[in-house]
Amino acid sequence: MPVLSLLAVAPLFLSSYYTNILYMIGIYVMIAAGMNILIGYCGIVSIGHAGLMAVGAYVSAYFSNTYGLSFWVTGLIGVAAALLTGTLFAIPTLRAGGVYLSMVTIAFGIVINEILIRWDGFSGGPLGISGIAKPSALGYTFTLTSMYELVLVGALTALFILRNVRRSAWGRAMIAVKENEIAATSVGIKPFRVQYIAFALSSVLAGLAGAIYAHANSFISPDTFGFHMSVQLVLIVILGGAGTLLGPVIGALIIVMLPEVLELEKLRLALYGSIMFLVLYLLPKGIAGTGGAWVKRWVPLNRRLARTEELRGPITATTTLPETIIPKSTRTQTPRLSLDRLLPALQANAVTGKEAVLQVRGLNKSFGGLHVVKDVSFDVATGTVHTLVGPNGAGKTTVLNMISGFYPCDAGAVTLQARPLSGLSLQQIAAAGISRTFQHTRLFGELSVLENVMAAMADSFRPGLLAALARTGAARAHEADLAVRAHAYLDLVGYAGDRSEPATALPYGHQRMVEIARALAVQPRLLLLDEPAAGMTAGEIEHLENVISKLKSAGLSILLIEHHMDFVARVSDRVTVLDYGSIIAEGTPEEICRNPRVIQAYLGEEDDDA
Ligand SMILES: Nc1ncnc2c1ncn2[C@@H]1O[C@H](COP(=O)(O)OP(=O)(O)OP(=O)(O)O)[C@@H](O)[C@H]1O
Repeated sequence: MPVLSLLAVAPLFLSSYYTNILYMIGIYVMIAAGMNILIGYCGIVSIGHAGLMAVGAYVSAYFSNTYGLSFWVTGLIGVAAALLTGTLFAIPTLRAGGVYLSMVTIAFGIVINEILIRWDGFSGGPLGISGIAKPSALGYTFTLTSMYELVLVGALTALFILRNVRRSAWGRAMIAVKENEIAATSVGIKPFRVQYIAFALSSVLAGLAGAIYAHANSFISPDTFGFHMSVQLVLIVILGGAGTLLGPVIGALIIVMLPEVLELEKLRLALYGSIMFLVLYLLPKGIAGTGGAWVKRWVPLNRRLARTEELRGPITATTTLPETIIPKSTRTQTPRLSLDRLLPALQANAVTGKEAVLQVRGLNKSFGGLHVVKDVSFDVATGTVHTLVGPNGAGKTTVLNMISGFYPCDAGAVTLQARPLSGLSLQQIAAAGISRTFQHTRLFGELSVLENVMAAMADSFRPGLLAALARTGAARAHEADLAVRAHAYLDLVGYAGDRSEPATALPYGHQRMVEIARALAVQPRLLLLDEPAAGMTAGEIEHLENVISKLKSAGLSILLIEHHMDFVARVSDRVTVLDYGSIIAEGTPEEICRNPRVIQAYLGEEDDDA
């Protein structure tokens, strides 16, 4: 607060030269905050955002000069134009993906700049537009000082949005997609949708900054919005710390001040290049990112406060969550939740009766000339644990991938509770009631354990984007509810570790349990577990066995892939054995363990002792 008050009254004791520098820093903070959503949260590096700033500036200036409209109207038109252009920009950029993505953004910036140079009637050509009116309200016309105050409000609003996005389902989904798009899709997140939102927010903020800049400066030209400015903006985000709240402020401060202090105006680009090189080499997380990690490491209090209480085994139906494990920001007045709130959801999803929850008929799959799944058919009975076993390469994971929609079937059909799944997208299959874990865990490393589970909840986005951006009371209450439920899912799997820890730092066994909690948060009718015991210690396997039994008794149906045969024998109701892509046996675990074909498939010879 004292810093803010000082910033607000800065023009009173600073010369107009320094006020102007502060104003430029504010403009850059506004755009960089939006770009931080794109670069830091989504991992999409755009080197064309100066083009979006130009759209906001030129459209506002054009309507102001041509039609004499007030800044408050033309600014809005400029922002709308930037949003529209950002949308047109986002579609090819997101489709391109990978290394081509940044190339598309560079091309976009260059195209906009060329249009501005050549479209004289609109942009004034290379000479630009001058005489742009300053904003006025109630007979008062803004001066440089009051424009600075306007920019200060704009920059703070942009930072507020940056912070709120990170604290919302949108921010979690953006990071989830960046960290592991396949896993994000498996919990129902739509990558294009969340990445587009990041593009849209960054476009709006770039357009707004452009409009304010045009009216404060009274003059704009294509030179201002060239390639160097896009590079400058990326540098601000990376130098400050991508994905951090203070990053845009620190980055803008350094990038605007440095050429002034060093009086290196002509060598500006060389200076930026050198800074980029040094930052990427020495501080890959940027200044705020590295500082934040340092503080976390050396200030144990922070960790202690966030540390989860040790839970003594899985929660029972009457257990309530200790208040201290719910983060302060997400505490509600009644932060207690018993399992009654969770298990009925699972039970309601589980069908009762004798019919199969899942029917698999005649599945076939080939990769190139290799026919890896051949006419596979089986049923998973409701409320049972059904296990697929077979030697390495038998086709088990491929079957799971076809059921969950990751691979299209060459032939055959999958039906969930009489609903055919063919043709459904991954998100539709998740919504229909299938969730899964992966053979090699795919957690969202940058998110905390708790956030990993929160990211999977279908109603995450319920209060809407605007409510999340403004962090309204409803949005905060919803976040608190998501956190309480996420804790309960973690309790359900008996997760005893630190839930504020980033998932990337977890030991292997913990990762597997968090992945199961995340899959449960989708509220599946059928849970697919791909080798959940792989890499676990004997104690962890025993714990997993208890969790599976508990889920089964809650009414959940489970399709499991597993190699540990004693574990399979203990948890399974029915076992299907695959070998070279075909089913060679099906029955109870006892029948399977005695089956000579199975023994031969596993050991290569008939061996009764086995
Ligand atoms: N995307 C893919 N492209 C090409 N071949 C694939 C692909 N996925 C699987 N395969 C091949 O299909 C065969 C079956 O693989 P799959 O992973 O389904 O076996 P699995 O029974 O799950 O084996 P494991 O127990 O070792 O995980 C293997 O030969 C594998 O190399």
